[in-house]
Amino acid sequence: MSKIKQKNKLFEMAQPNKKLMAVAIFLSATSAIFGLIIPLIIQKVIDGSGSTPSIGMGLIALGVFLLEIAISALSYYLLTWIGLKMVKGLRERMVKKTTAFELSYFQIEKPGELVSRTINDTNLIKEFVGEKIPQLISGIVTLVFTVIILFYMDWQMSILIVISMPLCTLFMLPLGKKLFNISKKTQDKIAGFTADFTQVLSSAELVKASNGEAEMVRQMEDEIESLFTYGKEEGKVNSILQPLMMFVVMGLIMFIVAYGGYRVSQGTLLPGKFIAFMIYIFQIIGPVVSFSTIFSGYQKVKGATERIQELDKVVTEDLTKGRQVVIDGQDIQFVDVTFAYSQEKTILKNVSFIAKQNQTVAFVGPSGSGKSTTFNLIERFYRPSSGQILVGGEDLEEFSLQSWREQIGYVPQASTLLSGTIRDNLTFGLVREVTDEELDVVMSQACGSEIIKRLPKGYDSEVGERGSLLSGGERQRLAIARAFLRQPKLLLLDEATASLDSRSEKVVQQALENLMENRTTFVIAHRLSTVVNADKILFIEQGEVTGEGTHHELLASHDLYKEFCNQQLAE
Ligand SMILES: Nc1ncnc2c1ncn2[C@@H]1O[C@H](COP(=O)(O)OP(=O)(O)OP(=O)(O)O)[C@@H](O)[C@H]1O
Repeated sequence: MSKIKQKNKLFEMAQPNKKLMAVAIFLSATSAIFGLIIPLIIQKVIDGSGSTPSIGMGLIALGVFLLEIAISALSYYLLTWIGLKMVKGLRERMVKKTTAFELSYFQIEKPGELVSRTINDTNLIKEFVGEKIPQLISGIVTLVFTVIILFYMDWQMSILIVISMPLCTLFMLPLGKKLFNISKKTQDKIAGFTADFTQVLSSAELVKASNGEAEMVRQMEDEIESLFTYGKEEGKVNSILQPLMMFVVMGLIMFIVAYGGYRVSQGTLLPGKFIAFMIYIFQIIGPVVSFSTIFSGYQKVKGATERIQELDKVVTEDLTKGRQVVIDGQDIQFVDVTFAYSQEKTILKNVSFIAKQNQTVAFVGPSGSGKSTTFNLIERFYRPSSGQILVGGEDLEEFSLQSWREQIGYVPQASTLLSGTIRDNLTFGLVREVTDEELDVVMSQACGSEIIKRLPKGYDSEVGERGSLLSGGERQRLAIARAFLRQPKLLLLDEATASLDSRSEKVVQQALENLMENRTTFVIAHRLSTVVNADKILFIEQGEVTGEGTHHELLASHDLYKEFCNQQLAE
């Protein structure tokens, strides 16, 4: 029952074209039936009366054979097409689903696992539909019809076969089950290996800088080794399974040949019938043997379906649920916001503050105090455990994620870019057309016009993997230009600590000031100039706001803030 449910779930997820599938299965069965007619014709050719024109019968046999090949080719192509279409649907579904996962998923799981599921697991399904299903259909048809024909031809010989066939399968089943267990472990291992290898490749800089190559190679070698071990185990089982099958099958054939030969010599069986009989035996050996691989193929698909289904349990974001938000003229307010990433540790405790329209609110505090977490809550990557974030007095949860995030411009500390061109990066996520003139304007606002002038291909220059072909300051300015292009109502700035040289820093600072003009801005401040100019400063310590006010107010009242300023001055 659960097996059937599982399969239904797969078909429900992949939504194959049922009509086309029925046609393909019908063709597969038809070609199997044509295959069964050929030995009968051969029998007629051999045992027929001397007057029967054997060339004519031979031509008929050839015609039937060609027809069988044509139909079988068509059904094979159709089933492959259906399998590929299922995989396409599954992959689209998985990509849509995974991109909608809440951010927390990506912070815990390894992306390579998802890649493996999307590629390897779905491929197993394609193989099953494209190869195993046709084998199964034609196998069943061949088996059923052959047994009927054999009984019709000679019941004594048929009884021998009917008794021995299930015996063969009985031998194979336990080994098939073992094969499945190994292949399930192999699939899991492949997913883990893909995940770890992807991670190594994407942190090449860190690996090289820490002389970590040898350690990484060792880790990978361990995984490759265990894949090798599983492969060997699979090989062992197969090396027993294959000869065992051959032994059983050959024994059966020899027995039938001996018995049939005896009957022919006694004159109770015609030679043509005997040959036809033998051809039928050979024709059903294939399906009987393939049943064991279909079984293990099915088990693999079951495992793959389970893994894909696990993704359904992950919490996803609904981007469009809720009203459109209008930020213009509205205050943004935190009311008693408490938040924890996990049960063990509360990160923000009863944080309350208000940001009036176009004000700049700076967050200052020791490392790990919860400044970025506040940003995460504003971006709605996470929800407060208690308390509320209000926009114009209304709970942020009322508004659609999409409309809220459209209003936010985020400039991170160290901007990473997507691989692609500068244009791709600037316009990423925008649905409207953007002209070069518009790009010129935002690049100039971001103090970055010379970056474009310097590059021979201008906006069409490639930025390299995660922007590695550009300098830190250039990447920052592109991020600022990207924010300008969106004309956000709300700005989230994570100031860089000290990654830029003083000239670049000045330029970036100017660009940021341009961006902050006439916008409500939240900034994680590391520079004195920023806090001095902020309308309000929130000093956060261990998730609590321990000081709130202007620079001068805090300087007079908050010791740790004073220390922070002195440190900045010294720098
Ligand atoms: N995704 C996460 N899951 C679990 N814990 C997290 C996560 N992100 C941050 N934390 C923890 O939350 C606490 C606050 O981190 P947060 O990044 O908000 O601090 P911060 O004030 O921005 O620090 P910094 O100035 O060093 O960037 C830290 O103890 C950190 O370990």
